[in-house]
This record gives sequence, C-alpha cells and structure tokens, in this order.
Amino acid sequence: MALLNIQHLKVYYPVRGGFFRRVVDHVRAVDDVNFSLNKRETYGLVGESGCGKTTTGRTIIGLIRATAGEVLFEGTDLTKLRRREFHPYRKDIQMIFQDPYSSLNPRKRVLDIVAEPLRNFERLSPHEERQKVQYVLERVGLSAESIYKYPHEFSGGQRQRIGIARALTLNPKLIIADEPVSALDVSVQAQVLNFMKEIQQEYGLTYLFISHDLGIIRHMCDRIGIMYRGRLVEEGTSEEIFTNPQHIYTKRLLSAIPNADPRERGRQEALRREVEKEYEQSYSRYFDENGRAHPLKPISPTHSVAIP
Ligand SMILES: Nc1ncnc2c1ncn2[C@@H]1O[C@H](COP(=O)(O)OP(=O)(O)OP(=O)(O)O)[C@@H](O)[C@H]1O
Repeated sequence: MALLNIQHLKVYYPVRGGFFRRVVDHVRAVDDVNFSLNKRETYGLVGESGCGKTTTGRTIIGLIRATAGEVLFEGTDLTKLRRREFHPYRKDIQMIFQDPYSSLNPRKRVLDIVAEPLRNFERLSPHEERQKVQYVLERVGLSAESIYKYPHEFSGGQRQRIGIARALTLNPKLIIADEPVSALDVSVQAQVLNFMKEIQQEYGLTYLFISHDLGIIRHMCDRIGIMYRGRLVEEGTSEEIFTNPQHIYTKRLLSAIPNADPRERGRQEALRREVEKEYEQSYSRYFDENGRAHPLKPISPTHSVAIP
C-alpha cells in the first residue's frame, strides 16, 4: 500500500470583493490533483511559481483545509479528521521549510526550537529531552553544545540542519520538504541535499520534495509530478521525465534549464522547436479554451500513467 495517496485534491481560495467583501470568485490553487507516494521514495513536485506546489504540501500536513478530495495517509483520509483526531498524524508527517532564516524563532535557544515537537507529543524529563535533542543534533552534524546557542550564531546551511533536526525528533514517516535549499548559497545546497539523502536511508524516510528547480529535482527524486496552474500534467520516473517528456509544458520547462553542457544545449534547442510546433498544431490536446491544462487521471501506484 502507498504511504500517501492523494485523490482528486482541490484547494480553492476565495477571492473577496465589493463593499461587503463577498466571495466573488475563487483561485483554483490545486485543481483535481492525484498522486501517491510509496514508502521510502522521494517524489518531486515541480512547476513554476504559483502552480500550487506549496498549497498541496500544506494541505497534506493540515495547515490548509482541502476544498474537496482525499489525502489518504496509510489508508486514513486526513481531510475528514477533526483537529484532535489529526494530532497523532502530525507526529508521522513533518515539514522542512524553505527559509531557515525566518522559520527558526530568533529568540529561542536551539534546545527549545528542536524540542518543540517533542514537547507536543512526549512527556520527557528535562534530562531525557536534552539527551534526545543532543543526539539528533549530533546526527545532523552539529555539536551537542549547540543547544545553548541561538539561530543567528549559525550559518544558513547549519540552520537548515537545525530545521531538519527538529523534523527528525519524532521519527516521522513522511517529510514534506518545501524548497528546502533555495534560500541557501549554491555552495552549501549540495551538502544539505546529500545529507537529506543520507538520513532518508538511515531513518527510512519518504520525502515529498517541492521545488521549482529541475536540476535539484533530478538529483533528489525517484518519481516526479509536473504541476501547471493547479493541475498535475505529467508524472513519471526521473529518467522518463528527463529523457522522454510527454507533456508540452514539461518540454517547455526542460528546454528552459540553464545548461552549460553543449550537447545538452543542442537537445534543448530541439525541444524548444518541438514545443513551438506542438503549441501551434495540437494545443487542445493539452489545454482547454481557457488555457487550463487537462488534469491527469487518478492512477494506482503500480500502473503507468496515461498522458492526456
Ligand atoms: N492565502 C491565499 N489566498 C489566495 N490565494 C492564494 C493564497 N495562497 C496562495 N494563493 C494563490 O494560489 C496559487 C498557488 O499558490 P502556491 O503558493 O501554492 O504556489 P507555488 O507553486 O508553491 O508557488 P511558489 O513557488 O511561488 O510558492 C497562486 O496563484 C497563489 O497566488
């Protein structure tokens, strides 16, 4: 069974207007999205800014309410749970945020930051708590003395490690990583990404990895879902997406990756020409008259995906 199965997920934000601030329209941030995550795999959600990646991640973890659809975690539909019923699942699903500068409270010591999830779920003595926090900190490559320091005393990469330590304290099953390295210097991005792969092995983690950066997605992910304006338009293994993209939007994304390798640049130029031709000839195969992509049909994890 898949660890996570998203079925027909929709998240619409109300748009208010007029004197009475009535709801006059909706932003269809996530519009009939289906995908699933197998245990221990890394699934990448990729697409340009505003396509609905963050909304999808935050809805899974319960920070945003779904308008419709199901988020099945080990078979339980999380969207139907009340706050109190959801609580135990928060232990299994943790999030790593984009910006390690703003996601850590600057007035709290590292001990309190990393122990926060523990305090919500486990009754430990101060001594046990400190031991546990020091253990995970050492595991993420920080010294045990770090517990007495404040976030500003660390570099960006180290701060993201503190964020990862906080996510790990409860031994989660699923981690949603929303642009986890995009606020970091390029020189430390690879270190943090490789480190995330290491702890995935060690802790048996499943990742939902959200990024607009195809290079990072290729490095990290086993399977990839391409999002465009609230819809998942293509899904495949990393290999399939990068060597044989099917959807015109995926081709457009791939043709736009900055690339230093001249052979890759040749392939990209060919893709670009193909995209232009397909836009002219078979636009309606991919998009409706309003420019919205046709959604991917729901699939079971073992079946291959039919591209519309
Ligand atoms: N609270 C909100 N109220 C209204 N509209 C919103 C809200 N949050 C997001 N949106 C809109 O929903 C759409 C999807 O946003 P979302 O942040 O999920 O996209 P994204 O792909 O994660 O983009 P980014 O990479 O820029 O964060 C966008 O059009 C956005 O403007």
